[in-house]
Amino acid sequence: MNNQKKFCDKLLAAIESNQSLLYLTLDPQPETFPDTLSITTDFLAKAKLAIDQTADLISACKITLGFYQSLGIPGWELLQQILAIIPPHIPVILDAKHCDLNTSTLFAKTVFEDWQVDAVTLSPYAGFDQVAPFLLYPNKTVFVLCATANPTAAALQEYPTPENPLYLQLVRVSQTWGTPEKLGLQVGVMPDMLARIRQAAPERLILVEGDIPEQNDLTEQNDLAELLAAGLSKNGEGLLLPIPPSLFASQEPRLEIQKLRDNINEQRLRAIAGSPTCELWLPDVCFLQPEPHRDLILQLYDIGCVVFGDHVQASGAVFPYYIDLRKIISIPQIFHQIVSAYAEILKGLKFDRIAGIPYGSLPTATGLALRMERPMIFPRKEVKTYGAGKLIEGHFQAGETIVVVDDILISGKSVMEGAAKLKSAGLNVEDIVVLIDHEQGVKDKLQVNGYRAHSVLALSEIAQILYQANRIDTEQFQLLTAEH
Ligand SMILES: O=P(O)(O)OC[C@H]1O[C@H](OP(=O)(O)OP(=O)(O)O)[C@H](O)[C@@H]1O
Ligand SMILES: O=C(O)c1cc(=O)[nH]c(=O)[nH]1
Repeated sequence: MNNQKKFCDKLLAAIESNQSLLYLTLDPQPETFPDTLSITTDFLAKAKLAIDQTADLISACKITLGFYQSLGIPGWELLQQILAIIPPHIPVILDAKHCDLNTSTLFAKTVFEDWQVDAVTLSPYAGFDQVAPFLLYPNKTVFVLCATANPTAAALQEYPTPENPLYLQLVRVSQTWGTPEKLGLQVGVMPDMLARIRQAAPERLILVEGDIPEQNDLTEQNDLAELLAAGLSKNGEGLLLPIPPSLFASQEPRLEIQKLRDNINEQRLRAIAGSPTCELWLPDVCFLQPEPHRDLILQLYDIGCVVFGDHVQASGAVFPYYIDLRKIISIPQIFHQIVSAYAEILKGLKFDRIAGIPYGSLPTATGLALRMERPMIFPRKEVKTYGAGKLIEGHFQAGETIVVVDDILISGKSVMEGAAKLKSAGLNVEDIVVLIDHEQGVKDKLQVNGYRAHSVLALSEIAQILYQANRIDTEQFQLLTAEH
């Protein structure tokens, strides 16, 4: 088995090549074995057949550890044999629902290093400390158990009220534990809960556990279309669904599984067709929280705005990281939060117009101008040698006060050059507002030059939150916080 490849890459490749969100469960369940057969010797042949029948129809295999454990030593041997026959391009999820702090490090080593499975399910009750040892493996993924379909679980899952249930709190907390690539959610076959979990975690992969409906039948209590509508992400992905065991008992299992796969794919296409490509999502950010920017920082990291490795900065200096804020404009919900955060600062300032520093801040300045109903202008980066040949675009009158908006302050050179251009046209510039202050004295430098600088986030705050949320390791934390 190739353990070098990331779970998510392997999974995406299998979804793509087999066009399937289905996974195959390989569990030696005693009740499915007639007394005439020995489970430990005959299950292997059954599993081989199931793999042969489905290898080009599935995107993953799932193995439930408990079934193997209960068989004792022959069960452990069987597990090794099963792991060995799964084709290397199919990712393996070990359904262990592990939940013990003391053994997490050892268990993570066993399953990821010795058994080389690609992902594992965990029960979250012991908190982040229990999950962290699994997240240390860069190519592996964990699925956190959020909600099961077991009726008696409702007393816990829906505590304290069905409107604000524990399982949604669990989703919100586990979102801070790891990136969407590293941490998915495990949910039982329950369309209502699945829909609420999908709404709370539009970015997470959901491993569905239990017997899924085999077809669409609105008269049935369990309708496949309803389940898919509840759980698929906006781009028709984000779900892994088990092949119902009953299909293997049918006359033509392969044909039935193929039909199910194709039916799911039709629903996926419908989900994509029905989703706006640029949906406006109103953020759930409470500015009274002790760490109001935590969600925003984690989302910025998760979309790849913080990258490590030597990078030349706009100033020419070389830092061992780069904050790439150009990505935010393509993700409306994050862009919306960012514009809101700037607006909170701009509300307290006196100005006639908003100026964005090209190019990175032009979309933000545009968003702010529309949100705050204030006119926008911008100083050009380079003056055109044709057309009107203006240094400043947009309408303005000398004597007006301009608030300058930029995305990041590193050396302060870009905002000062922009402000100087505005001033050369008779405008006043007193306030400069940025999303990220790189710190290390740049605000003081601006003050000496006559500007008040305001920022939504500071680099040290970003480093701290990413480190606490286990998004970055100690070395990366030190790189972000060292003097440059
Ligand atoms: O404080 P500084 O050292 O000047 O660095 C920060 C500036 O660098 C980036 O712009 P960049 O020159 O990369 O241009 P772009 O916005 O056109 O991408 C960024 O948008 C800031 O304007
Ligand atoms: O534009 C940016 O986002 C940016 C510019 C720069 O010089 N350094 C950085 O980390 N980000």
